[in-house]
Amino acid sequence: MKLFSYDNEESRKIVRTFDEIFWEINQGYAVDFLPWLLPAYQGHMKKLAQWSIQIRQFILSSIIEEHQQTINLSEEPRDFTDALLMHLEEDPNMNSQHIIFELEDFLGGHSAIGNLVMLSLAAVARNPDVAMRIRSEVDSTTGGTRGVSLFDKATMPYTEATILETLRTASSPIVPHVASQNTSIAGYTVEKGTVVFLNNYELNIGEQYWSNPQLFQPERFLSKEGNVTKPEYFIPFSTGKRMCIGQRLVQGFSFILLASIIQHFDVSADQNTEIRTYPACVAVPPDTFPLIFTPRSCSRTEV
Ligand code: HEM
Repeated sequence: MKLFSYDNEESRKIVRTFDEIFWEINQGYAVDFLPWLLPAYQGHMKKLAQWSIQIRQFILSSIIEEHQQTINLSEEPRDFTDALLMHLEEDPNMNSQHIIFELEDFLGGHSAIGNLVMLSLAAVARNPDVAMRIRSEVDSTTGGTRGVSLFDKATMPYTEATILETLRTASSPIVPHVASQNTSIAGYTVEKGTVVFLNNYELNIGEQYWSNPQLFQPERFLSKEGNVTKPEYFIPFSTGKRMCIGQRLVQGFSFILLASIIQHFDVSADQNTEIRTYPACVAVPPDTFPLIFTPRSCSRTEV
């Protein structure tokens, strides 16, 4: 994948646009569940469509066209975009739109991950004891001599549990589906065309599922032996055929990011700043609460 410098105005604008979209689509508008309300949401839809056009133009001109000019089809792909372009040559069912959508999903994924990490840092700033436990795991795993890797997950269950607890408290998006045929669920008739969805909000905060659901307690995802454990009704990435394709990416990246930040910084907020997060929303606004990152004040042995 091509790397863009932080100074590249165009790529910064696209990152911002993704954040705008992620915030917007996580607002849970009535039209998401009642499609016949669409005429009342023309402005909203137009805004989303314009953002998508900007993103697709950027992907086409700054990534795909550049790859097309330099790709060597007889060699190994250099990156994901090359692999997609090669697949396009081989598969008559694919067209260039598919490549744009694929890259759009994966680039857009950064926004989901960034938002989730921001929410986990908000939780850490509010709960310094959580930060201390993560740091203690990082230090004992790395010996203070190297960065964190995905292989460290096995010995850092509390850090992984913190990500899961962030997902639970933020609550994941409720994505509506439409029944494609007449069927029944648990004895209830569901006619073709009915809008159906999993109520992830209830599954994540219902008192019948969790003790003290309003509290941020990563240890609820740890077994007595200290291993990560998830109840079967915890499905932040949904379930079935259409479950999130990004879930492994999300869990891997957010683990590395959170652990690495805590390894190197104390995370806090200014006393006069409200760390504002929104119930049942895995997104933060594009301009959100500031956090303070102070390089670690004490050495590993002092923690
Ligand atoms: C905070 C992080 C994320 C959460 C909580 C999340 C959650 C979800 C949920 C609940 C669904 C709906 C599944 C359904 O229709 O039943 C979904 C779908 C999807 N997600 Fe994610 N997601 C996240 C990040 C990502 C990332 C990083 C990517 C891409 C790299 C991604 C790509 C997708 C795609 C493509 C679908 C549609 C799958 C389909 O319809 O077949 N997601 N996600």
